[in-house]
Amino acid sequence: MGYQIQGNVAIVTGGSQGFGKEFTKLLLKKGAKVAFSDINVEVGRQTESDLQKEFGKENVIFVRADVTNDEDWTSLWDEAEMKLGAVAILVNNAGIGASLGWERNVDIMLKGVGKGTFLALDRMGKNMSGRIINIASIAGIASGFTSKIEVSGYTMAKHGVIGLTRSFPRARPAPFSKYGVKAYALCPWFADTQLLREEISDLSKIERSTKTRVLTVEEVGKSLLTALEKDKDGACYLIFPDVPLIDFPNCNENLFALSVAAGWILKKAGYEPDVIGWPVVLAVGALLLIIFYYIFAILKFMVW
Ligand SMILES: NC(=O)C1=CN([C@@H]2O[C@H](COP(=O)(O)OP(=O)(O)OC[C@H]3O[C@@H](n4cnc5c(N)ncnc54)[C@H](O)[C@@H]3O)[C@@H](O)[C@H]2O)C=CC1
Ligand SMILES: CCCCC/C=C\C=C\C(=O)C/C=C\C/C=C\CCCC(=O)O
Repeated sequence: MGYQIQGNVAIVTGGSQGFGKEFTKLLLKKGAKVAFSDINVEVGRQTESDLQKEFGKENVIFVRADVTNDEDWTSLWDEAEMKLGAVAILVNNAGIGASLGWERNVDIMLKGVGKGTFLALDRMGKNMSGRIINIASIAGIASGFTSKIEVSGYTMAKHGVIGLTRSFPRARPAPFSKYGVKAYALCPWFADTQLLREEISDLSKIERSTKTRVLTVEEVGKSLLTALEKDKDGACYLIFPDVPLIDFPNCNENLFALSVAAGWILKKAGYEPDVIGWPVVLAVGALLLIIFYYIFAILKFMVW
């Protein structure tokens, strides 16, 4: 059934341009009212004027707010509630390039997301309904692509956002029962926005070196609607060119279980190395698959 967009109020951070502008537009098209925020006031005001012409002044507003600032968060939320109504959707999107230093990356893209999320739990919780969509990145799931430690702040922040998002379904008391709030994350591959162009001016270099095209903002925008349609708490969707959205598994739980099983089997077999490496874990995984296959085949034979 999906989460209802029509008639709801949304906040989109970093909405002056790029993904945030596209998310704002799509939410408006689907009948939501949107308060988008940014620190770039000039571009923000221009986007506000364009969107108000298309969707009406009563449906979309721009608020200057820095996601690293608690007072800005409170006044953004207050203004959205006062002018548009109770907020039910928060898109934590604001971000900067990896080259701007690890502390700024963590302040804006991890602490900023944390500030928004905990304020949302407080405010949306009072209405017992809400959705938080965190814009992470492929760099939130995998790390060390660039082999440059200087840019790892981006990866640190995005990994943290995935950790926060995945904490939702299991948090006790369950956010859904206590607050009526779910969270999911989008993890796009490189996309053609100003953020990326400021990092790497010639995007064809990325396309050549990765043999993969960069995404368009429209492709990333569409995935927000899909995520709201699926409405799966804690889901982290990998967005990669020319494949469907991938609901990326939580490596921790699957690989954790397999690694422990490998250690247990080795111990039972009387072999206890100091550390188990991946070849051993994979070999045990394959062995378990073969065992399950034969158990299943025998059961099938016995039943029929
Ligand atoms: N472009 C790409 O290749 C990818 C981007 N992302 C993520 O998508 C999100 C949006 O980025 P893009 O649209 O690409 O970039 P963008 O540069 O077009 O838009 C980001 C917006 O965030 C705003 N912003 C920066 N610091 C802020 C702050 N402290 N408070 C409020 N607003 C602030 C900027 O002024 C800008 O308008 C970011 O979180 C980014 O990490 C994720 C994967 C790929
Ligand atoms: C070459 C870096 C690959 C990072 C993962 C792929 C795409 C992510 C794109 C973005 O999120 C936005 C653009 C720039 C991020 C740049 C570098 C991230 C550093 C990652 C690392 O080396 O660990």
